[in-house]
Amino acid sequence: MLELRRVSKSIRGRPVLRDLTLRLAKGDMVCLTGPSGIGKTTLLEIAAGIRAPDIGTCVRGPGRIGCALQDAPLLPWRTALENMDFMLAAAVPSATRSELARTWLENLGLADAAAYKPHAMSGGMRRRLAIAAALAVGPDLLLLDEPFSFLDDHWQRVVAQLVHRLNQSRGTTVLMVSHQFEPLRHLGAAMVAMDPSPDGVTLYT
Ligand SMILES: Nc1ncnc2c1ncn2[C@@H]1O[C@H](COP(=O)(O)OP(=O)(O)OP(=O)(O)O)[C@@H](O)[C@H]1O
Repeated sequence: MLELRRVSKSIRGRPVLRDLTLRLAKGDMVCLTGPSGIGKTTLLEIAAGIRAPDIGTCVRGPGRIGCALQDAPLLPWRTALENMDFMLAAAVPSATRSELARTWLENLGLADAAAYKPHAMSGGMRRRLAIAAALAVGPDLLLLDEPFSFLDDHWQRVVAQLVHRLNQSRGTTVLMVSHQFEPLRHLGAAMVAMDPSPDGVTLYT
């Protein structure tokens, strides 16, 4: 479903990932951990197609991708509902989009904030909005960067349960980065640690 094969990536001349291989089969759920700056987000961005590897390949299986990376690009002049509508536009037909957007705003506790613009929302609300959009597309591949940051215990649990449900019902493949391990207990995700090594980054499963 997702394969990064012998990927190397430098950013501004500085090597970040070197000769890294990672394979996820359909339905796999993997959480990347590792020290700050080791390249977890870079790897996720390559998986999402936002960054291209310098060397190596990234192959994604067929189907839809749901993506909530750090600093979700919300449009400041649009409301939460309009942002959802915009983020779903590529994946969901217009006839059902608005209803789906409202359902997922509700699932993430944002029904009352549908008319808020991003500047009127807290960090946790903006995070939940980005996660709502990523889950609402019914993704075959779900990429989440720190999905639990800015969320209190309750919302961490809700997000973990919603991701778990998608994984079980649809066989969604999940690759995420998280420094918070407690909510992962509800998910049963495999942990993959990224560690620096003389040859670049080593993956430990
Ligand atoms: N746009 C950029 N310009 C310059 N350097 C960058 C840029 N993006 C990432 N880097 C560098 O690439 C390296 C890997 O960054 P990345 O965000 O992938 O690490 P990370 O493991 O996700 O860190 P954290 O856990 O702190 O989020 C870091 O040294 C970072 O400084």
